[in-house]
Amino acid sequence: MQVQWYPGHMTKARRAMQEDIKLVDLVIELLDARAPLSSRNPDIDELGRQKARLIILNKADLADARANKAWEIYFEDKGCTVVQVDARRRADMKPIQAAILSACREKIERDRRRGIKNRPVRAMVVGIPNVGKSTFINSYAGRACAKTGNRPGVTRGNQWIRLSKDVELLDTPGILWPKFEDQEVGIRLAMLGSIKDDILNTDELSMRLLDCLSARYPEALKERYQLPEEAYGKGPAEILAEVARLRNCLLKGSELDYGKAARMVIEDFRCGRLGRITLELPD
Ligand SMILES: Nc1nc2c(ncn2[C@@H]2O[C@H](COP(=O)(O)OP(=O)(O)OP(=O)(O)O)[C@@H](O)[C@H]2O)c(=O)[nH]1
Repeated sequence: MQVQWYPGHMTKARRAMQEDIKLVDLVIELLDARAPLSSRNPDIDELGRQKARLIILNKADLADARANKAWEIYFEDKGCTVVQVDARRRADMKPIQAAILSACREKIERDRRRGIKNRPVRAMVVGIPNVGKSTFINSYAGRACAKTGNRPGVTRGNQWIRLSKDVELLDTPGILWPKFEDQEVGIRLAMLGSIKDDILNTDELSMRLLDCLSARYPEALKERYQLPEEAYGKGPAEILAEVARLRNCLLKGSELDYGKAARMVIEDFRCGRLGRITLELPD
């Protein structure tokens, strides 16, 4: 399966981000907890060089709790400060202030040595489309100051938001383009909904998802679709057919509507109706 991605406007986005990053002390990088490496553009290491870094494992509510812990340890071992959140929940924002100050302790210490007092930490949020940047900013800043939507590419605007006496946040998140020389990464991003649906073959995508789920989360499929035990030994095409049959996805003449079943499986995964699922684990 070929996942196509035409970066076009991304060169402009990268340039804008390069400029914005010069203005901040801290880069807050949002990753999708269901696939943290696939949803991470490693170019940020270069772009955010010499800046403090904070990793937010977002959509943690949709990801496997044990996997969230494993990823937290993985990134902490690399020297990052890490927080798991459901960005829609204000309550999940409580640890963020402390995490920001912890990630910036060297800068704060440096300011103190130079006698600079009360200069707030300046931060910006970055991440791939649809990872939850606007939702995070809204929840953290406590008001609707960044437009949110469930389609990639809706963020606009540019201002500083004073969050406390210690922290200022750029209200425009930096959009990182997804990066995948590896097709598997592209497929995971497609499953998450980080790539526009219209460039994908939904049937194939759903089968890749079913393949992964039947191997790693068979209980989730069983519970959601009441799949019979014998369905798991079969290939993803048969599982998709079984789902179509059990869910009455039918075309005229009672033929199975694979397309409808495929869209349903993908949507069920994205919305968490299949339970908490993580697509990739640390090595
Ligand atoms: N379950 C869950 N959904 C989330 C979370 N964060 C964001 N969302 C949803 O994910 C979708 C995308 O969120 P946005 O905040 O618009 O994402 P964005 O990164 O700003 O997207 P772009 O503007 O396309 O770059 C929305 O439907 C949000 O409600 C989360 O932590 N958990």
